[in-house]
Amino acid sequence: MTAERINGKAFAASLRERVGEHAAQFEASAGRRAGLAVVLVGEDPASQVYVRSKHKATVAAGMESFEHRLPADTSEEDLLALVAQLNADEAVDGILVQLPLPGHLDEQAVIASISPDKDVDGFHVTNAGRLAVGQSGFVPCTPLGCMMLLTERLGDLSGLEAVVIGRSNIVGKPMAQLLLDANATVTIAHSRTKDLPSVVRRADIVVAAVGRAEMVKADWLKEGATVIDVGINRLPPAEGEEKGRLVGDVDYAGAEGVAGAITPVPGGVGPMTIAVLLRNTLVAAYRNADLQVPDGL
Ligand SMILES: Nc1nc(=O)c2c([nH]1)NC[C@@H]1CN(c3ccc(C(=O)N[C@@H](CCC(=O)O)C(=O)O)cc3)C=[N+]21
Repeated sequence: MTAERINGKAFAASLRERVGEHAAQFEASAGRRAGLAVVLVGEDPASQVYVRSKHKATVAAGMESFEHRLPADTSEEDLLALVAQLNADEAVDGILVQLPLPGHLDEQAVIASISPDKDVDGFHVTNAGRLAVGQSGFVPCTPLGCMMLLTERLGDLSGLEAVVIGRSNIVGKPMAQLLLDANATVTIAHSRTKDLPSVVRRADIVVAAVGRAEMVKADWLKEGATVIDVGINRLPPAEGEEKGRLVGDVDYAGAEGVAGAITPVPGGVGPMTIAVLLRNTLVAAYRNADLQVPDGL
């Protein structure tokens, strides 16, 4: 059996298009465009690439993009002052501070300073708490994007066995909560889990978010499982390559022979993250303007 390839890139493109249509309606009703502010501290090349693609996608969806690039030695005081200014700016609906921050800056303190109503990453404790107790807030983009791919493929997830590998605050934990809300039976596995292969083998749904290249092997999977690969790892360059290949946390070539469906890397979950960021920003804009968030957004 060859697994169906879940085309996250195409799904993300259609989500961005839908967001774009709603963004135009928002502009017509509110008399202004929805706005996203992205703050990048330092010159990390990977972060620069991400910030660039967020900017392009934001503009393409008919929203305002405010980019703030600060030097690597920016003080926490200056960064907090910028966030305070963005919190107060009515043209800014969403604020994203690109992570990781340089080591001298306290990420938790910076996230805590973002207004929860502009926290389109869903990283603020207030939004984590809202998700935990089932109140509406902002859900982190990557797990929400994974849920969209899962429900599109599987429909109702009730009673399915889901195993999330990884317990981070930005992917593993919120992913588990979303699956639980969708009535799946959820296991969170991690580096101390005993006999991880046999835990994964019972899963109808596997979400791999550990950050270890090709760790999940074909013989860990139940026949027909749906596999969502959140990992983005760059392998060391092979002979004749300038840069190493990008691979996920799942051994795709092997898993393809066992899984029912699987997301590729690149072209799977990654593009969904940015599309959901735009979606969350537009939801923030509707709420901040006291307008009804449209159905289906
Ligand atoms: N405050 C904050 N929010 C984030 O959401 C956030 C962040 N910080 N820091 C870094 C991570 C990473 N991230 C990705 C977004 C898109 C792709 C993506 O589109 N990847 C493509 C291309 C990959 C490539 O070619 O490099 C793909 O998988 O097909 C990947 C990773 C958002 N992050």
